[in-house]
Amino acid sequence: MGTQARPLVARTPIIELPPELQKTIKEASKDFEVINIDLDQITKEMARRVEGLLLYMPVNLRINSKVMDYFPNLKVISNCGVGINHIDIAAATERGIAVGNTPDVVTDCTADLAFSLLLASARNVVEGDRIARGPETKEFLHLHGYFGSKVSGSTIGIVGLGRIGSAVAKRANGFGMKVLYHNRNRRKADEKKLDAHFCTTLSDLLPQSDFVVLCTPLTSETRHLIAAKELSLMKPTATLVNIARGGVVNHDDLTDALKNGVIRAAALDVTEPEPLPRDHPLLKMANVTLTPHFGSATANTRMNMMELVVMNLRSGLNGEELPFGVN
Ligand SMILES: O=CC(=O)O
Repeated sequence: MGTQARPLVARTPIIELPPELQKTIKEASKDFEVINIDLDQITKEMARRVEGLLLYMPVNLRINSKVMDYFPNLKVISNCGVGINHIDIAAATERGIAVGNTPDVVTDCTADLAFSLLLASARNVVEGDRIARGPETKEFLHLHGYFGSKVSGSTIGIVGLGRIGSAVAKRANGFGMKVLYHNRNRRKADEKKLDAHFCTTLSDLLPQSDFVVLCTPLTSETRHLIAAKELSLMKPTATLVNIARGGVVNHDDLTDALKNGVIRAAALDVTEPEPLPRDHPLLKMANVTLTPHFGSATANTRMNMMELVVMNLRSGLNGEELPFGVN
């Protein structure tokens, strides 16, 4: 196949891909050509040539019907990530555009990060690091205010027992934690495997949990699932961990709850908005532990994700069913 005949895939947003991932894309480039584009800048003429969209970590990108209509020959949208709340799936389906994501390969790393955040928050790891480097080590370390929250043997409440939620439960088993979960549908088979107890309602799970870990996708049903009322149901000693999507939590209510001691702490890989404005009150709070939405950010996982992205692109460009399709 000559160079001219290769379908064009537009990659967005424009950030430098890590070298390992560039290699995967390069290897695929015998099948298609990848160009970097800025959605606000791309000309109509160039957009007409684009048959695939590759979304790499699209933090604030919204792929709605207007964007899709700008690409009249679009066949496939391949998302590097499992969450697809930024893509209007119904609009894509209406237009015959296949959408693919990267499930499974992100599961372990994201669950690992959930536990990193949980432990770091519970045991004041970030603050401890600061103290250990500073002049006040001896005086501060044994003050009551720096006592952490015991993880082993405590109760974890997992909201959303999908792939990642189940992987979090597995890790919790290793810490001897009592595992509660709330999910739209009861997962009886998983309950046995994970020694997990079903809570019919969120209101049942929240007051019992020392750590509440959000693992649910962001949908119209889960937007602001955790707001003032839910936070008030949690123990004042409890910690909220969010590795799902920022939109699952009402951040004004969370800020108030943390300020007023309604809950002990929050550990967030995702926020709303993302990133938080530099003057956001959450950034100034000692009982907030933050990471910059990087649940899947290990070299191995990102390479595995890019392989799936390329598989989805190849199939979509050929008009075949995507191996990891969502519509
Ligand atoms: O946020 C990460 C993902 O959706 O995989």
